[in-house]
Amino acid sequence: MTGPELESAVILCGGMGRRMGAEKGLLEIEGEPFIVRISWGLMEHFQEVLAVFRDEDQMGMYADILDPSIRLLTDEVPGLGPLGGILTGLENISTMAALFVPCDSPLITGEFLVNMKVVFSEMGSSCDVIVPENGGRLEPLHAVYSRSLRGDIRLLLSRNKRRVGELIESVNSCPVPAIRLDPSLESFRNFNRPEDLRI
Ligand SMILES: Nc1nc2c(ncn2[C@@H]2O[C@H](COP(=O)(O)OP(=O)(O)OP(=O)(O)O)[C@@H](O)[C@H]2O)c(=O)[nH]1
Ligand SMILES: [Mg+2]
Repeated sequence: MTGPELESAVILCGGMGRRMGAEKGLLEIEGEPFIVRISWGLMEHFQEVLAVFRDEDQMGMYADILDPSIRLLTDEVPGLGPLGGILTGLENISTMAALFVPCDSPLITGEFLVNMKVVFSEMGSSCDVIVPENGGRLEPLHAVYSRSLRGDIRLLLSRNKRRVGELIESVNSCPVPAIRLDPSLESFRNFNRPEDLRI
């Protein structure tokens, strides 16, 4: 790889899981909690891995199952949705950018992670966000965000604008075909409702 290296990854796990009616990161696939499965891949490919929860109570449910190398954080301002989690992640990474992934996509592949790193090395220096695009739909929770966006995010949140899409539309975002990052598209499978678990 020639350009900048992507060395930080953040798992967003502060959602309420209302539609699922369960703590989604703790749901199991092949006997392993979603978040643990996701974290193995991230630890293999990234120097630092963080996980952002909504509050201390929720964080406590995960503390014993995650590898001690993973930094556990709570939202700086809780209840703002994924954009709030992204802000907390960006405040705490030690590098210039991070890959963010949700804790309800347990099928994220190593190929996807490696390809995001390759794309970042190629175009990271000229993009605020690198976001997969699948059939015209963006995947903003499987995306790379630059630390330089903290001010933009604070401004949006202060105006009560919580859509990650609004951030992506207002900054220099670089879409990348999802199929090129993970030809199986399994990395983007998202478990939101009980019926999604029938796989
Ligand atoms: N840190 C943090 N993560 C969040 C927050 N809201 C959602 N997330 C995470 O963002 C990802 C996408 O969330 P969704 O699936 O859209 O929402 P959810 O809140 O988990 O589930 P619903 O309550 O059913 O909408 C999941 O990994 C969530 O854990 C938040 O306020 N803070
Ligand atoms: Mg979801």
